[in-house]
Amino acid sequence: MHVLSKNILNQIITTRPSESHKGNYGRVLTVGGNSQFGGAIILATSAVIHCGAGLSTCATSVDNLTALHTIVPEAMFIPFDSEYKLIDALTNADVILVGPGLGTNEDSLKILQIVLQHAIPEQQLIIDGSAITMIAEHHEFLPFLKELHPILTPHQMEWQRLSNIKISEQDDIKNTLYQQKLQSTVVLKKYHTTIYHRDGSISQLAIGGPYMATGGMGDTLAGMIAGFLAQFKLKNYDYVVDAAVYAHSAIADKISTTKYVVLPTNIITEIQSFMKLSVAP
Ligand SMILES: NC(=O)C1=CN([C@@H]2O[C@H](COP(=O)(O)OP(=O)(O)OC[C@H]3O[C@@H](n4cnc5c(N)ncnc54)[C@H](O)[C@@H]3O)[C@@H](O)[C@H]2O)[C@@H](O)CC1
Ligand SMILES: Nc1ncnc2c1ncn2[C@@H]1O[C@H](COP(=O)(O)OP(=O)(O)O)[C@@H](O)[C@H]1O
Ligand SMILES: [Mg+2]
Repeated sequence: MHVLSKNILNQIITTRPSESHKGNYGRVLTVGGNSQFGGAIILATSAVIHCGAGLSTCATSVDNLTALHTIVPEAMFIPFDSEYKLIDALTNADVILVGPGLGTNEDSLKILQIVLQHAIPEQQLIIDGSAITMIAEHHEFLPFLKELHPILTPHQMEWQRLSNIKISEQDDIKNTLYQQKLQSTVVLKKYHTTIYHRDGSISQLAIGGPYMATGGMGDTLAGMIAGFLAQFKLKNYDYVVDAAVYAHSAIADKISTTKYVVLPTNIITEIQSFMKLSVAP
């Protein structure tokens, strides 16, 4: 097991070459946010953009359009219930994040199915929130995981639903056994989040704390992972995931020195300065 330290940041976050443009920093598609949980996908999409992804499109309920463009006008929008627009956006993405605030009804299920059917292994797929809960309830989706090798970002309850390992019994041996069956990376979110990589290695977070226990914090992390993967295109993307997870909690720790609780929006506001300070000298 490898305990993550701040060294991971300047290994991943590098100075941008002058001769580059938005096309070099990745196209991200975020899919989620029903009419009840619009905030989740807006937080995730904001995090993607503040991390520096080149082009970001949000597939969400049309109910969220005004809020999305008010908060991040940098984001493009498609209505997530337009099948052909969703398929087109999926085809054009380098990184896909599905799940924050997607919900679990029939419409949500249909959207998840389209994403899983049209994503390809060459794309990076991150599966979070409601999408994990739906996969736990619909085992017919499991073969897609084995083909696409996604990054799953469950909290302990979502991991219990998916793996059938009770929270009180979740340990590295049991978690690794099930994660290896899924052939997916698993970012198991909790106090001191643990990351199970596909090669069997384990990264352990030793920062972060209860000031982060606010709804939307995981949606923001999922967006940061997507934003990091879009632009830092290492062959071994394990390090990129580790860096995003570390940065999320390191920003929270910094804010928590002067604030009792840290809001997801506070983290998003700090991402750009934090990344600037993390570039190798
Ligand atoms: N502003 C928004 O629109 C928000 C939307 N959200 C979305 O709502 C959907 C449902 O997600 P939720 O996670 O709220 O609901 P879930 O029902 O999936 O999980 C929450 C339950 O898990 C329990 N739990 C146990 N261990 C936990 C751990 N380590 N971390 C977190 N919870 C733990 C909690 O006590 C709670 O009862 C997701 O799609 C999510 O993205 C949430 O992110 C909250 C904010
Ligand atoms: N006590 C805590 N210590 C450290 N991190 C925490 C704590 N509580 C919550 N977090 C972090 O906040 C995030 C919560 O994720 P999640 O439950 O999916 O949030 P949401 O779905 O509401 O966005 C995770 O990154 C988790 O590690
Ligand atoms: Mg969540």
